[in-house]
Amino acid sequence: MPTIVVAAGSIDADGRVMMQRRPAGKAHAGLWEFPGGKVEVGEAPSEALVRELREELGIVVDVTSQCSIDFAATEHVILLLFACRCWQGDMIASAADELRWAVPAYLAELPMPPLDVALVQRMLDQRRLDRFTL
Ligand SMILES: Nc1nc2c([nH]c(=O)n2[C@H]2C[C@H](O)[C@@H](COP(=O)(O)OP(=O)(O)OP(=O)(O)O)O2)c(=O)[nH]1
Repeated sequence: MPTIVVAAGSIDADGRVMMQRRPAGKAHAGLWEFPGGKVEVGEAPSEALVRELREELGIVVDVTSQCSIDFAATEHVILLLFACRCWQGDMIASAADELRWAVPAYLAELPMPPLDVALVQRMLDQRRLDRFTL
């Protein structure tokens, strides 16, 4: 059964998206991803995202402020991407090597895991970035 992973495209007032770099020792080390992680047994995906963003970035988000925008999957992982525009607190990396605000048009230039490449490519192809920048 595939692992369900939730991830957030957090968007700031300038329409930039928060990306984090996976640390050494983890799968996809050195690649840039949307902050998030695995959904635990008994959790709703949105609840898992609230927990992961608190653990990984130290921010507090409201379940109702998240909007599911896309997904990508392999036989091992189903990655659910949410847009997140409202949070409380300053983002501090605790699971990542580095955090970076990325302008959407340049997201595709960051080295990413294959599922993220697919998500970002589709956002660009289908002009889904409107959802990020609106
Ligand atoms: N968070 C996140 N994970 C992603 C993305 N793209 C992608 O392929 N993944 C994969 C990498 C991992 O195989 C899996 C998430 O695992 P993880 O190690 O970050 O999960 P976790 O935070 O729950 O950490 P752990 O308890 O397993 O250490 O999903 C993405 O954009 N964000």
